[in-house]
Amino acid sequence: MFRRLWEMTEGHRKALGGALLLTLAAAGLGIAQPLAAQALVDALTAGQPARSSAAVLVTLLLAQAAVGGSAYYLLERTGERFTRRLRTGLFAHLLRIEIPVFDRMRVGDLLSRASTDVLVLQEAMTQVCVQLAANLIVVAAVATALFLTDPLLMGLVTGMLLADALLVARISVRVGHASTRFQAAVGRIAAEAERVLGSLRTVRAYRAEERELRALADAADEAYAAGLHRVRLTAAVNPLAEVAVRSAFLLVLLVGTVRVSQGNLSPGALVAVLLYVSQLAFPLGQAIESIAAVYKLKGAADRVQEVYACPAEDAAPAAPDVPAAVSGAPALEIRDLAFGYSAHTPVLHNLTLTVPRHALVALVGRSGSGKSTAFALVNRFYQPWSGSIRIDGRELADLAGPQGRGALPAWRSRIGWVEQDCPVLHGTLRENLLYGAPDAPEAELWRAVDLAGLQGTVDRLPDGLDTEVGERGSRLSGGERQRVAIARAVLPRPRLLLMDEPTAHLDPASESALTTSLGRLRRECALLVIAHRMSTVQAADSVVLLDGGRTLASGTYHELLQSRPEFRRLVGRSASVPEPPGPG
Ligand SMILES: Nc1ncnc2c1ncn2[C@@H]1O[C@H](COP(=O)(O)OP(=O)(O)OP(=O)(O)O)[C@@H](O)[C@H]1O
Repeated sequence: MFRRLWEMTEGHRKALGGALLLTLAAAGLGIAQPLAAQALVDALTAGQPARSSAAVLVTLLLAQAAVGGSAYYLLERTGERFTRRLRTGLFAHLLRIEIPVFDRMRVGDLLSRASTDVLVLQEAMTQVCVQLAANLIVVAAVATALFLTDPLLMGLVTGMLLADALLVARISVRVGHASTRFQAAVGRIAAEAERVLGSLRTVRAYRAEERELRALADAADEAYAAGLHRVRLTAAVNPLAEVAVRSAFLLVLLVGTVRVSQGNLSPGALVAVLLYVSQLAFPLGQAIESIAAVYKLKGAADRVQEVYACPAEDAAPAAPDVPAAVSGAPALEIRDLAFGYSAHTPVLHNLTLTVPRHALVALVGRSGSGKSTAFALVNRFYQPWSGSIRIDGRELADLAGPQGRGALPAWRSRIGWVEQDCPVLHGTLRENLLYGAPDAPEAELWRAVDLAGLQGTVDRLPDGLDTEVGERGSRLSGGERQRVAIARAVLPRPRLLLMDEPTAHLDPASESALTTSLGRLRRECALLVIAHRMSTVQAADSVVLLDGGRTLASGTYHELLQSRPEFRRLVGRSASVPEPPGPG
C-alpha cells in the first residue's frame, strides 16, 4: 500500500515536499509559542518590559497562520491537480477501451470508479501522505527529546506505543477490506441508477418504479452495511492513540515516581518527561488515523487499476498518408470470415460478401443470423477469428502509419455507419451533424442535409440547425432521427456506408423518402444495408442472404426469389409483402 501511495505521488513530489516543509514549519511555530508566552508571563510578573516578548508572540501567531494557510493551499492544490490528471487519464483510457470489455462491465460502475474512487485516492494522496509524514516527524522529534531526558522511560513509552501501532495496523487491514466492499457497493449503486434512469420510459410504462426503487434501496443498504462496518472499525482505531498515550503517561508517572524516590531521577526531569509524553497525543492520534486511511486507498486503487488493466485501442490518430484505394477493387470485400463472442461458440462461419463501388447491397437473414455482428466486425469493434475484410482492396494492417499505429482511425474514417436506433446526442442539430467532421464547411453540411432528405425537418424546426434536440434526440421523431443519422454518416464522405434499417414501422411517406435517400446516397458511396423492408431489398443491386452466420446465397432479388426457398420464406414473413397466393 505504501509503495502504491509512493507511486501515485509521481509528478507531485516537489509540491508535496513543499507542503510537508510548510506543515512542519507551522508546527514548529506552534511549538515555539508556549516558550514565548512563558517569557511574556515571566516578564509581566517580574514587572520587566514585556514589549519585545509580546511582539515575538504576535509574530509567531501571525507567521503560523500564514505558513499554515500556505501549506493547506499547496496541499489542496496538489490534490486537485492529482485528481484532474488521474481523471483525464482515466477518461482517455475509458474512451479507448475495447468494445468487448463493455459486454461484461457496467457503464455506471465505470463512471463511479472515475468519480468516487478517484476522490478516495486524492484524500489518501494529499492529507494522509503529508499528515502522516509530518506527524511521524513530530513524534520522532519528541521521542528524541524524551531519550535525551531519560532513556529508560523513553524505552517504556516506545514499547507501549509500538504494541499500540501493531494493533492499529491489524485493524487497519480490516478497514481496508471494508473500504473495498464499500467502494464496490457504491459502484453497484451507480450502475443500477444508470440502468434505471437510462430506461425511465420503460420503467414508467411497466409501472416498475417500486421494484426499481427496491433494487436501488438494496444496493444502498449494501453500501450502508459496508460503510457502517468501516465506521465501526475506524471508531475502534481512533481512540487507541489516546489510550496508548494515557497508559504511557500513567506508566511513566509510576516508574518515574519510584525512580525519583530512589534518587535515580530528578523531579524536574520527571515533569519534563511527562510533558513530552502528553505532547505526543495529538500527532500520534493523527498519524494513527492516517494509517487507517492509507488502507482505505487499497479498494479504490484496485478499482481504478482494473480500469487501466482493460485492453484499449491504439490512441494514435489516423496516419496522414494512408495508401490510396486499389484500382478496380470493390468498396468492401469480406472473405471466409469467422467469429464468435466467446471461444468455441462461433456466430459467423466463413461469411463471404462483396459490395462493389456505388452499389447498394442488402443484407438479409432471420433474426440472430449474424447481420449486426458482421457490421460490428466491419467497424472493427471486434477482431475476427479468421478470414479477411478489405475496404477499397486494403486490409486493416495496410493502413498503419509509422510504428504500425493509427490503422483503426484510418479504417473507420472510410466508413459511415447508421445504427438501427439512430442515436442522436444531446446538443444542437448542427453539433450532431458535424460529429464525424467537426471542420466541415457550411456547403458540405447542407449537401449532407439534402442527401439525407433532412431539409424539410430543418426548415420546420424553430431554430433550424441550431435547435436543441434533447437528451438522446428526444425532441425528434423516429424518422427524423434516422435522417439525422444518415446526414451525420455521409458528411465526412465515406467510401462505404453501413446502414442498419430500423425494424420499427415507418409510414409510407418516410419509407419512400428512405428509398429516395438510398438512391441518392448510391451516387456518393457504396452501401451495405441490413434490410428489414421489402422496398429496400427490391431497390438493392444484389441481396446477400445470411443463415446461421453463413452466406447462404447472393444474387438479385428476383434470382433469390426463384432459387432459394429460405429467401421466399423470409420474404413471405415480411409484413410489407403480401403472401404469394396459394394453390386454389
Ligand atoms: N455482444 C454480444 N455478446 C454475446 N453474444 C452476442 C452479442 N451480440 C450478439 N450476440 C449473439 O450473436 C448472434 C447473432 O446476433 P446478431 O445481433 O448479429 O444477429 P442479427 O442477424 O443482427 O439479428 P437481428 O436481425 O435480430 O438484429 C445472436 O445469437 C446473439 O445472441
